[in-house]
Amino acid sequence: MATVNKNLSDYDKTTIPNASKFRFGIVVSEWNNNITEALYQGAYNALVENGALPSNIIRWDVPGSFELIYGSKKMQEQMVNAVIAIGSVIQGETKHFDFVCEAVSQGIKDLNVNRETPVIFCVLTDNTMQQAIDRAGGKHGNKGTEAAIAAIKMAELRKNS
Ligand SMILES: Nc1c(NC[C@H](O)[C@H](O)[C@H](O)CO)[nH]c(=O)[nH]c1=O
Ligand SMILES: CC(=O)[C@@H](O)COP(=O)(O)O
Repeated sequence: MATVNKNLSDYDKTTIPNASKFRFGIVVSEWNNNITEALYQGAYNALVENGALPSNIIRWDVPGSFELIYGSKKMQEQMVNAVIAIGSVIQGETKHFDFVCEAVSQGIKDLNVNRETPVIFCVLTDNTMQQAIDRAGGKHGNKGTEAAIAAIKMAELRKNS
């Protein structure tokens, strides 16, 4: 199902575990920071609305989405129950978009495979700035909200597994 058919901010609050017992690490890319700040706010608000304590949310900034890999790896080493990697990659004139997107998706996948702390992929990969705006609090909702809910659910799954 494409995002156009599912608002990213919609979720059933009754199905979300209470997040007060968890600590979260959020790594935020500085590239396209109008987008990544909106994604961060969506994620932060969703975590707090579901019980997370502000003192249990750690934020680190990295230069770009490619650095989300290293930043998330180091965040996994902190005493957190889940990590959210936030980035916005927008197609330019060259193939660089393809290499960044592939590297980040594969790198974050590897962190999930090789380590115990789940890392949530909150990286928008858009053709245009408008597509990014639409998914960072615009008409399609906020990917950060979706990522926060995923982080809570995965922290709960890890606790129970
Ligand atoms: N073009 C975008 C980038 N490019 C920068 C890379 O992510 C990386 O920081 C650089 O190659 C140095 O290692 N990053 C984004 O997050 N979004 C873009 O649209
Ligand atoms: C995703 C990128 O690295 C890209 O936005 C950079 O733009 P360009 O391909 O025009 O150098």
